[in-house]
Amino acid sequence: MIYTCTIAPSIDYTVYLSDFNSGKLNRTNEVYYYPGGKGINVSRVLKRFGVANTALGFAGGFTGRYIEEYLKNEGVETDFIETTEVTRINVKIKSESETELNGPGPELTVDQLSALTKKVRDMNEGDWFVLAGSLPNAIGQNYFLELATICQAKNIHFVLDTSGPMLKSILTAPVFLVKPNQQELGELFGVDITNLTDVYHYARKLVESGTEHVVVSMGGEGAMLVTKDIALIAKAPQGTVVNTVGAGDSLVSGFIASYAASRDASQAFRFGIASGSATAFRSDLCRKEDVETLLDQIEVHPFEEKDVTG
Ligand SMILES: Nc1ncnc2c1ncn2[C@@H]1O[C@H](COP(=O)(O)OP(=O)(O)O)[C@@H](O)[C@H]1O
Ligand SMILES: O=P(O)(O)OC[C@H]1O[C@](O)(COP(=O)(O)O)[C@@H](O)[C@@H]1O
Repeated sequence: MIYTCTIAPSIDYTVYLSDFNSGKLNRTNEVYYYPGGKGINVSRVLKRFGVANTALGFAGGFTGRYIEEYLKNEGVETDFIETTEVTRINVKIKSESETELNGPGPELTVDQLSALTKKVRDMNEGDWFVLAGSLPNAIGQNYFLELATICQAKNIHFVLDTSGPMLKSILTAPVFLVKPNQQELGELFGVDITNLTDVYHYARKLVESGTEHVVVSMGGEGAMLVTKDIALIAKAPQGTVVNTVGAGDSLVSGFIASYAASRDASQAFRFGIASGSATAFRSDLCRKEDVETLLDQIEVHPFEEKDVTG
């Protein structure tokens, strides 16, 4: 079974307007209320690929209920731990550029955190645990390290898609897949990454420290996959970008869905990129048929440093 976990879900209040003026009254006429948060996006896309999964995490209040109901209507199983706090609403403004306002995650009690630990302890060998989205610093890195350690002991595929200091600390544990974008990879090492040689160099460092698959996403430029045996690169397909929110999460879903079926990292990487781009080309998340249409356009090549250093 695949479990996703979103510590801080959201409703993504997504509005489109032709001209956004900060500090002025702006009226919108195209609005959407998508359930959001990275693990939830991964769950929704997996379901669209026909892959059964359960969304875990914390949700509460009217927004929490909305998210749960929305997911149930789409056929995604949920097993959220209830919070007294109202789940956040993240604002996504789509105009000439994309502006995002993400709220803070919930404050969680020791009992609520223990309830999540129990769910991870109850998972079976071979299951997947996808911890995705922001991880509040207040919870403390030891908690997430404990979850990672349980996964290691039980041979659960541990997938991590987060950013900030928490990413750094959890990466001391063995991780099956980590998907930073180029900027997040730079932040992890306190550097500004501006070229492919550096992307490869820092992804390689993560592999050397124990991560099995590192996928560095680079928005419209595509992505790079580095493992201990291979380094691959692929460009993103061409298309009209509508909404890139959830593109990274879709890449993660595509990788997992394909890898779980084929055990082939190169194939999974290609399917992941197609999934990310298929989401970027729609308002909501991608559908399987969108991904299949884009697959032919994606060429995966071995990455060699000499390709970029001359
Ligand atoms: N502008 C774009 N054009 C085409 N594909 C895109 C675009 N933006 C994102 N993607 C696809 O989605 C994947 C993840 O996007 P990225 O923006 O790097 O992730 P994140 O949302 O985590 O920052 C990319 O590797 C690419 O395949
Ligand atoms: O937990 P965070 O870092 O605040 O991110 C939450 C936001 O990320 C998203 O999951 C989108 O993530 P990506 O664009 O990176 O795929 C939104 O649905 C949500 O509003």
